[in-house]
Amino acid sequence: MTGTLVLVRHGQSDWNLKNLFTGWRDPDLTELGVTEANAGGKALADYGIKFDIAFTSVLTRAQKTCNIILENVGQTGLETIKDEALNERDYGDLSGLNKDDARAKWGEEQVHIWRRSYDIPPPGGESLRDTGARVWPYYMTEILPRVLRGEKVLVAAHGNSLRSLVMVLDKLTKEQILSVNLATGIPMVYKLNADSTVASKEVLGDMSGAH
Ligand SMILES: O=C(O)[C@H](O)COP(=O)(O)O
Repeated sequence: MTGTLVLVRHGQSDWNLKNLFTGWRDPDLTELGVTEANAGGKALADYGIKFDIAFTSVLTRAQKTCNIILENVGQTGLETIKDEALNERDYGDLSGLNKDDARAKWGEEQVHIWRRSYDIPPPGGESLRDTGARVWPYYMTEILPRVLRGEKVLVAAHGNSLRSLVMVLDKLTKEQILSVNLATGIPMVYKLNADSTVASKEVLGDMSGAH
């Protein structure tokens, strides 16, 4: 039996609340975001997990979510590795724009393609494939070996950096990933087989409201 991999998207950020494309910009969590991170942490405490290590991005919203989760599981100060490989997809020229204004300007369908497609990047930014091209090597070299030797690993990151992982872990096609949205603050608990495929996946919360 190998270890456990827990993936969690940060709680609501100030720019999520304002409906702005965020990417590598660095807004803080909102009050609701803090509440969501606490709820995710409580769900993990109830699940009974104790982590060996945590990973997060270099962005405030993910780091704060990570810290809040660790507080809830009674592991404040656990070794935490921060790396920009886990950052949100770079939204390029869309960063800072309002998502509804973008729909009005470029049309609903184009904006959906930029937000959810696998290989069509937003102008000046990263597609999901581009994001995966930095997330996956980092996962393979830094995270997966720990899980395979039995460690319990927390990864607190972002909607699209985690979608690029979920796509491969869940064996989703380019078409299937289009409709996958990750809710803020909801932990996904993966147990892996020794060949690094997924033995089980448990979602500790309700993903259905994600958009
Ligand atoms: O960067 C952002 O704007 C969000 O964190 C994720 O955006 P998305 O829901 O458009 O992928």
